[in-house]
Amino acid sequence: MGDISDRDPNRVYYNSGGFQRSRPILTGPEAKETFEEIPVIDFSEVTSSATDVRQRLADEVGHAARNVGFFYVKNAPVSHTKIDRAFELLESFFAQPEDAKRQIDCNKSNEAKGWQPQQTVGPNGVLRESYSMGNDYKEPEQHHISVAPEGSVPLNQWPSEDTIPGFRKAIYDYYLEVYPFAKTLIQIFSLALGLDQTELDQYFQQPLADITAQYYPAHQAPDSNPLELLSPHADFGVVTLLLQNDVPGLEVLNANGIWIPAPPMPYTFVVNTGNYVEAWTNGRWPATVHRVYGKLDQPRFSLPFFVSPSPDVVVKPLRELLEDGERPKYEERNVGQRQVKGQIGSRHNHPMTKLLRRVVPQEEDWRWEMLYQPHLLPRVASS
Ligand SMILES: O=C(O)CCC(=O)C(=O)O
Ligand SMILES: [Fe+2]
Repeated sequence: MGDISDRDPNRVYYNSGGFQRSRPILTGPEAKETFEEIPVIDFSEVTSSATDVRQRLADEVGHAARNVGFFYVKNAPVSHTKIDRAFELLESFFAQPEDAKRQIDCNKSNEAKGWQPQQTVGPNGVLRESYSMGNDYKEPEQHHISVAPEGSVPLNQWPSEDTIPGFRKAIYDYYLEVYPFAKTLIQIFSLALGLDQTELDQYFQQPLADITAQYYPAHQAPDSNPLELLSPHADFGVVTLLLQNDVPGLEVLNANGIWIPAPPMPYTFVVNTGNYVEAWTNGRWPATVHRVYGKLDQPRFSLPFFVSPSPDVVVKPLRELLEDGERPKYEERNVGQRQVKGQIGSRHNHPMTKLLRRVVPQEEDWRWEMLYQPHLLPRVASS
């Protein structure tokens, strides 16, 4: 696609599934039928035992997933107090001096969990920071899902209780509520696709899941222009459940190349499906492109929860969803390997990137387990 300066102003450019792509901006008679707002779906009855009630909800979700790829979920079964507390503690975490945050720099975690220092994003060199935690079966809070094999190293990193008291508890209280809700949502997806409610569960025995909270500092200059704070991309997982503080910025790309705002609504999730769902459905449920854009006069915090299948799952168009004679348009992808490639490809200076590239030179040989079980890595004589 070349340099940014080569870009055609009549197109929008973005990253989807690790590939750079672009789409024309269509206006007037050229414009296609597409969405102009993000639908809001009420999930009050998601736990109803009545099949027809759940199917109706699933049909609404399916409609949004096919036509938009994004929808709001209101009245989700996730505690408002826990949401508030998670935001409060994240805010305290990011407010610390840089030295304190460096204690849990993501370079110290083989899976880049912890604090990601301010980084350059997009063409404008804007600053953003993040805190990430996710699967780590060495942590007792996750032992109800699985227990890490002997010889595993920790992946998550936490600020000490003395610096941010209650941080780990607040983040886990939230994680352990949003996690089962995400699994329920995946059952709703199953129904929406015309499958049995539990059909997709087999792919989520030990799903890859993480919270990667973002902090976008306010811009200092009052006369500054709106900026691209997170570059246009589609999420590569199965589903993302995002909460935002009260500062807008998220925008979703429609088929005409027009950015549609997805402003914050209190305690309401912005949910979107990712590249794995696009592949499973052979393109029927697109992974919709989005970005964070604007002029921030207040700091913005977002709290996305990302879910992918278990690392040993191979994603390809599901046979049950293909019409007779329909050809699969997506190649097979091993989830764990894709996860490692994503990490290694985006963090050139991370110690794990350097180690893996040195001892396992062929990308096809990279395995998810190598990140937390160092004994699986081949020993290479040091030169
Ligand atoms: O910060 C946001 O609102 C969006 C975050 C996002 O799209 C992502 O992390 O993939
Ligand atoms: Fe995203």
